[in-house]
Amino acid sequence: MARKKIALIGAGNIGGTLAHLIGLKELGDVVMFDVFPGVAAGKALDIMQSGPVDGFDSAMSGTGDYAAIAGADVVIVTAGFPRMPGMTRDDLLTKNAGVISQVAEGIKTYCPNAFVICITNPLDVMVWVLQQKSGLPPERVVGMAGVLDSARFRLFLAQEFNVSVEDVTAFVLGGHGDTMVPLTRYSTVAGIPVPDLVKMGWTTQEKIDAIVNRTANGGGEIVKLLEKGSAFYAPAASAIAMAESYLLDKKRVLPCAVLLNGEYGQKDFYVGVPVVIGGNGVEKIVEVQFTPEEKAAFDKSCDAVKKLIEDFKKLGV
Ligand SMILES: NC(=O)c1ccc[n+]([C@@H]2O[C@H](COP(=O)([O-])OP(=O)(O)OC[C@H]3O[C@@H](n4cnc5c(N)ncnc54)[C@H](O)[C@@H]3O)[C@@H](O)[C@H]2O)c1
Ligand SMILES: O=C(O)C[C@H](O)C(=O)O
Repeated sequence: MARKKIALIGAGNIGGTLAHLIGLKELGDVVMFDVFPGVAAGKALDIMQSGPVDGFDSAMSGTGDYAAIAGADVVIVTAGFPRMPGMTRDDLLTKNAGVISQVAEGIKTYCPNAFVICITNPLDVMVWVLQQKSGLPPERVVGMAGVLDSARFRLFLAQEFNVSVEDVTAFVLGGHGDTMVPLTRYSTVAGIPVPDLVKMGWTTQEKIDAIVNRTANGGGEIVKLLEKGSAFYAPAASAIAMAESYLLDKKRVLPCAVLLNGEYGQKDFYVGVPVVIGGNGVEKIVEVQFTPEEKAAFDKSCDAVKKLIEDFKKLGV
């Protein structure tokens, strides 16, 4: 059986890390596309040369020609610009909207049967633009953000409780911006919900509130430290978890940005909710029960995404 073909649109910090992880995990062969084809080709060759050391045979190439992504099984999109200190993700809308429109055209022409994961910010609007302009079915176009935000939440909780990250589950829902919704009630240590752990005296509500706040600002914390660019190791690992669930039909339950069609009382835009990802793409949207406060926070986050879609429409891209 031929190896799977994975196209990476954007060969920057996340693109390069994705290619390396795909090799190490032997998920398939990689084609990297970038407006700087030399960078894409150079990274592809460099990573392929680590294959003999690490024991993987993935073929890797870099290109500036969309025709090279023809027939890809999975496409992961990171093309565009990252934010710099002092910027919000929403400030990237104008520049990245044009980039994503070009990418949508490339995917539509050369690999309309692919499973597509968008990472480019502002995430919820960019993945919506990608789906609308490529015309691919919504169950095969998803946005990566919730897995990353939830991983940050899990890490901070594991550090607070001094337990393994493996025993911490967490969900961050809503849009990937300042209004994201870390759901404490649905976050657990070995199945014990965080509010119960507070009642048991293992931590305090103040400490949990501080963790929730740090999670919601997790991207900005890294942007400030790096000074030029944004996080890339954890974002790449998060997208790989989604790609793996599709390629291996694992049916993992992951928070992803998907097109809502009445679920959660919302429709016609992308936002982060728990979904099952398997060989058919998004196989189920999981509707968790919200308290009135959680519902208000989720709706506020949806309103922020919808407003940015209106801003996008005014651009006329
Ligand atoms: N969704 C998330 O959770 C999340 C997490 C981290 C970063 N991001 C976003 O991902 C994007 C990429 O981040 P990065 O750190 O890899 O940035 P980067 O600058 O390192 O890489 C981006 C790459 O895109 C390329 N590019 C620009 N215009 C292009 C075009 N029209 N066609 C093809 N390639 C093009 C650039 O040449 C560059 O190599 C940013 O928008 C960033 O904000 C999102
Ligand atoms: O913060 C950013 O700009 C990048 C990304 O969205 C993140 O959360 O790390």
